[in-house]
Amino acid sequence: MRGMHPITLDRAWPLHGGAATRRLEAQAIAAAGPHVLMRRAGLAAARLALALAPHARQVWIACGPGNNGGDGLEAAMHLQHWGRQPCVRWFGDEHRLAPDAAASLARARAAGVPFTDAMPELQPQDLAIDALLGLGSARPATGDLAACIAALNASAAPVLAIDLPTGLAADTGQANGPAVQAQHTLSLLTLKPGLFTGVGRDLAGQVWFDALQQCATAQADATLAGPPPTRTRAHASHKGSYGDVAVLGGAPGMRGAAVLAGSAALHAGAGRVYVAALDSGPDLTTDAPELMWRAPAELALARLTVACGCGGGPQIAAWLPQVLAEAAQLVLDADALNALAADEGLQDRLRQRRQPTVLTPHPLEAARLLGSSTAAVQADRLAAAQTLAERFGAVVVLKGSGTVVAAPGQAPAINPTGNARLATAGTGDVLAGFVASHLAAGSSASEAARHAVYQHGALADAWPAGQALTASALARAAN
Ligand SMILES: NC(=O)C1=CN([C@@H]2O[C@H](COP(=O)(O)OP(=O)(O)OC[C@H]3O[C@@H](n4cnc5c(N)ncnc54)[C@H](O)[C@@H]3O)[C@@H](O)[C@H]2O)[C@@H](O)CC1
Ligand SMILES: [K+]
Repeated sequence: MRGMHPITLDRAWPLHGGAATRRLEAQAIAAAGPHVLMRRAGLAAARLALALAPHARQVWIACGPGNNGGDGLEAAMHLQHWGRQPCVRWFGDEHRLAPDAAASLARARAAGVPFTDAMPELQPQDLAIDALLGLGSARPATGDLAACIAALNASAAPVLAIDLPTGLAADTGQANGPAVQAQHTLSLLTLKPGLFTGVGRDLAGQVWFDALQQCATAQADATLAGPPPTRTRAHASHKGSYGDVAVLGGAPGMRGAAVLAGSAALHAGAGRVYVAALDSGPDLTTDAPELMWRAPAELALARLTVACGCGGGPQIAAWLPQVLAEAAQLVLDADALNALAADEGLQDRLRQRRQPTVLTPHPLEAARLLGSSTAAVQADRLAAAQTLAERFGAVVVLKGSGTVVAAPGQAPAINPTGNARLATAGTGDVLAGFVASHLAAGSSASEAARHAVYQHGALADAWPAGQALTASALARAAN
């Protein structure tokens, strides 16, 4: 793909981490010659700066000691040529500069770009450019560099980050120290996974991509998932064509969770939905009379797609051996995952299962399954999800900002949809219902997980601003 593009949600995008990007960079430099990529990078950044802030009186460019700073110096030179007022804060050491960055410093000086240590007074129509650190960010920023990051974050003008917001790790989407909060990020040569998961989405803002006239030949480390294909229903179909889902959960006091999963499966298109509550009380009156209530023992597990664990409480553990052995297709959520984490025998049974299975942990549930901590899971979400998928031979949906879907032997996918409005009780039950519905309709476990997660987030993204997003309304919004 040539030129610069905003990252849109209408297609999938390959993602490459730091090591793969460095390899591609070395190949590209060998083919194109020294400094060519940096010139392209700086030109792309300057063009985007003009497009984002056409009425800017000043453009403040904070340039670091490496090649990311070189990109910023190139951009400054172009903006100066085009009659703008760039102003550079530069952190480099002239005696220790890489050749490309040294060449760009010479070009910026020759163009008459002003350098100053003071930050100009920026107005909202102006622009600040973060060219402090990119792929080479190696440790938490301190001292003047940290102060510069704080100044960028406090700027009245929007911030455009070059390649990565300074401080954001390209591979993991984590920041282990001060980090730039950008409104726009121009990712160069490759798109990095860290822009789309962990704190990446919050720090990067709108992501743009310029491949610098290279085509990424390396296998992608991950994918930014695209939308599910639209399914059309054949006229000659009946409720049996879309599969039967059973929700097993709803321990005493938690029936609502099972109803939410059931309602979500129903509205997402399942042909028939059974709810088997672990609470022996009367059936819960719901606004979904289509849900069919059954006792757990009545379920014909071997021909059902089972969503297991939604509000299951400790009672769900007793059902897991049978469910793991028999369910035709299985989604394990919430209390089912906690029961699994606490019992190695159940984990063995999960490993032995041959039927399609999807686990939908949030970071704490994933940590329990891995025997680690939430912080360790969040420190590398892609690796945590992939480890779980390989360990249990199942598809894993690691929830959170930039939900990761991992499957054994495949590169993981990061979901691009969704927002903080999903952080409300019951939305996880709804997601389990969506996954079950896609499985029941015939999707593979990995497709079902990707599509359900995309759909779940897209519904939240399209939610009317003044209207409360509740889990039951989210379930009903699927179609
Ligand atoms: N080499 C090339 O031809 C190209 C490089 N590109 C740019 O180059 C970037 C990578 O360049 P580099 O490898 O030089 O890496 P960076 O420019 O991200 O930074 C590396 C430098 O920063 C220092 N550093 C790291 N963390 C620090 C901290 N916390 N405090 C103070 N100093 C710190 C390192 O010691 C090193 O000197 C990419 O992100 C991209 O922006 C692009 O222009 C594409 C072409
Ligand atoms: K940067």
